[in-house]
Amino acid sequence: MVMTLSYDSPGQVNRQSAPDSCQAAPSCIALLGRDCLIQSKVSLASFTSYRVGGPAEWYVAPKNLDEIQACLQWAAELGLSTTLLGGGSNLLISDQGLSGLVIGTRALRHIHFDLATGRLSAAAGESLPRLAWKAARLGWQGLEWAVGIPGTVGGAVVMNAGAHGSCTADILVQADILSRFGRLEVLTAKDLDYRYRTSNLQNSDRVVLQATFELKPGADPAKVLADTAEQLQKRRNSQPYHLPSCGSVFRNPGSQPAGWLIEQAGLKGYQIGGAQVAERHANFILNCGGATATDIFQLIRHVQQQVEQRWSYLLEPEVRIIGEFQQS
Ligand SMILES: Cc1cc2nc3c(=O)[nH]c(=O)nc-3n(C[C@H](O)[C@H](O)[C@H](O)COP(=O)(O)OP(=O)(O)OC[C@H]3O[C@@H](n4cnc5c(N)ncnc54)[C@H](O)[C@@H]3O)c2cc1C
Ligand SMILES: NC(=O)C1=CN([C@@H]2O[C@H](COP(=O)(O)OP(=O)(O)OC[C@H]3O[C@@H](n4cnc5c(N)ncnc54)[C@H](OP(=O)(O)O)[C@@H]3O)[C@@H](O)[C@H]2O)C=CC1
Ligand SMILES: C=C(O[C@H]1[C@H](O)[C@@H](CO)O[C@H](OP(=O)(O)OP(=O)(O)OC[C@H]2O[C@@H](n3ccc(=O)[nH]c3=O)[C@H](O)[C@@H]2O)[C@@H]1NC(C)=O)C(=O)O
Repeated sequence: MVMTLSYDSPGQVNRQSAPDSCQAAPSCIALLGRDCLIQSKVSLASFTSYRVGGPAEWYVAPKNLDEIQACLQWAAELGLSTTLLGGGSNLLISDQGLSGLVIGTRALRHIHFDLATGRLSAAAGESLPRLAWKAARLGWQGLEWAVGIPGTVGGAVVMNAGAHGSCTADILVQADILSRFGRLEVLTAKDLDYRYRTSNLQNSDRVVLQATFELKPGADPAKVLADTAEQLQKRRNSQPYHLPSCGSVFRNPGSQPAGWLIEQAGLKGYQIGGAQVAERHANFILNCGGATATDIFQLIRHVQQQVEQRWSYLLEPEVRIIGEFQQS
């Protein structure tokens, strides 16, 4: 069924039958006056770095604040849950897919370098590595570490993405946030309660719209580009980049790195279905071809059990596991 919804005045929803207004999918919703389609049963596998996951009940990729607000209002009207999807590079989505509305952020784009303040503002959907290369080309220092992290600005703000001793919290000046009920807020790093790979945005309904980072302009671009390339090389030397993954599966405990604990438990190369503990780095689980989300989930649980048995420590997943999974 095809329907056009109008959200021109807050709180008021006009439904109109509009059989000709939407040709793009067998079942979709067009938000009236907006070039924005909410589609049903959209496969999410190609939107995640693991290349697994079932369909979204509803999926939309809004391009601006107005469209996001209309989508949130639509979901709230229907009592649907919402899930934010950035680059999908730290998500394990169930093979059964996700109910409710999945909001992909990749169409939220803009980048602004302010030479006077040394501040860089970027929309949530911008690619973090692309931003790092852009900054390097301009001779701005401070994002070199971000180059191999294949997510979005929004995902980095939520996850406190980091590498090589630096992280998002170190450079974030402010994040522009939209609450589930449509209130706009400007929050600082302090407000987000940042710690290692976490923020209080995780498990919340808030949407990151844009982030502003403080960098250091004025360096020789050739040097910043060389430093950036070196960071990428370092990473490629120790991490497996040749097959789909989510990066590190587990957060490092305070004692020993997760990769060391997993390797010492004898798990390198251990495989369930198409999912394998990487030989190059034991804290990476790879989709070696044809893995399902269930294979990856079961391997995560197996690694946790084996490490706990050997080291009396329950590894905590960094990857966000969403949707329904059967505990074995
Ligand atoms: C090869 C590889 C290497 C990696 N290396 C690193 C690394 O060195 N360091 C590191 O920290 N991480 C690393 N990662 C993990 C991942 O890239 C980061 O966590 C990244 O910041 C996730 O961003 P994303 O846009 O893909 O977020 P997603 O995976 O799409 O989402 C992550 C979480 O953020 C939420 N979210 C996303 N966007 C928004 C938004 N706009 N508003 C509100 N919530 C939102 C999602 O709902 C979800 O809960 C790696 C991953 C891979 C595949
Ligand atoms: N194992 C896995 O599951 C996955 C691994 N990856 C890896 O993660 C890393 C990040 O991937 P991705 O997010 O796709 O981004 P990439 O790093 O591949 O590229 C993002 C953008 O950065 C710019 N760029 C890239 N290389 C250079 C360079 N040498 N000099 C100047 N600019 C450059 C380009 O921007 P512009 O077009 O504006 O010039 C490019 O479009 C990559 O190393 C990729 O291989 C990615 C996805 C999944
Ligand atoms: C990839 C991610 O982030 C990465 C980030 O890229 C790198 C570089 O800064 O440092 C962290 O990895 P890491 O702690 O595993 O770093 P590495 O330098 O590869 O390994 C740490 C130590 O563990 C040992 N190690 C690692 C892998 C392994 O199979 N066996 C092993 O013994 C290494 O020898 C090294 O002494 C982040 N991971 C976490 C969970 O904090 C991510 O979060 O997704």
